[in-house]
Amino acid sequence: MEAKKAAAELAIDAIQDGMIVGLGTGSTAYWAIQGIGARVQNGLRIQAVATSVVSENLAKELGIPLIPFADISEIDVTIDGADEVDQAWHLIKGGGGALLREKIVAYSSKKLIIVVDESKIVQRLGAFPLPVEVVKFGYELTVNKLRALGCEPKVRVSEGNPYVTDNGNYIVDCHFKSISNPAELHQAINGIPGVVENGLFIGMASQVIVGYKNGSVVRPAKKQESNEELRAHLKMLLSKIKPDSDHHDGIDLGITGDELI
Ligand SMILES: O=C(CO)[C@H](O)[C@H](O)COP(=O)(O)O
Repeated sequence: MEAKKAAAELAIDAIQDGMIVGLGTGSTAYWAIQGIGARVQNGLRIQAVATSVVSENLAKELGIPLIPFADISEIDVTIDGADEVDQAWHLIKGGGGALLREKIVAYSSKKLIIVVDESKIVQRLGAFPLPVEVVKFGYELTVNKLRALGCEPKVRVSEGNPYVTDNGNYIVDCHFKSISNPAELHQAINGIPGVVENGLFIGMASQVIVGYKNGSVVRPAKKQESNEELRAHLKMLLSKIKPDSDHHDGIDLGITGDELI
């Protein structure tokens, strides 16, 4: 607990008056929300969006003002936990089942600060089973397609029944053991019909804060990706650029996707 709290307390220093703040989910994000609540009681003026019903309820209890998504276009800073963080700051998230809302909020955040204890730092992602949110319809077929990607998939269970997310979907925990290419796997999983989103957060973290049992904290440096990793990452990003008739090249990189890949 000390480690998670210490990381969360350092992270909330990034929050300033006037900001829109994203509230993460989980036991580490809990400490960040508590800290934000204390600062709000002392006069900090912010508005927040939450990544789960649990975090939203906690924010309400603490008097943190919430703002509807319809009233914002961006979030200044989001503070959230993670289940694994690799040296390039790619993440596995979703241990608490909130990965879809967390990714939606993270994707629109100017800054995503990840707060973890030291147990979450890994050389390679995958020892923690990768959570994948799937729709209920035909989920047995979706599970088969996930298995074909080389994992042992298990539908998450809560009190004897499939666990249901805040969005009304199931979670499949995919035991890959070791993920050699997170960006490629991210693309492959999200290409399966029935998958809503997966818990790989590739290149989304702006800062990682690691807490230790004795209350000390470190901000590890981000490791440069290898060329192969970088290519896979670019390929994943390019797949998100949808060319349209008015802006034929989507984003003008000055080069084509094929040249990069
Ligand atoms: O992704 C998450 C919830 O969906 C959490 O951030 C992740 O599971 C880490 O949780 P904790 O801080 O309790 O270890």
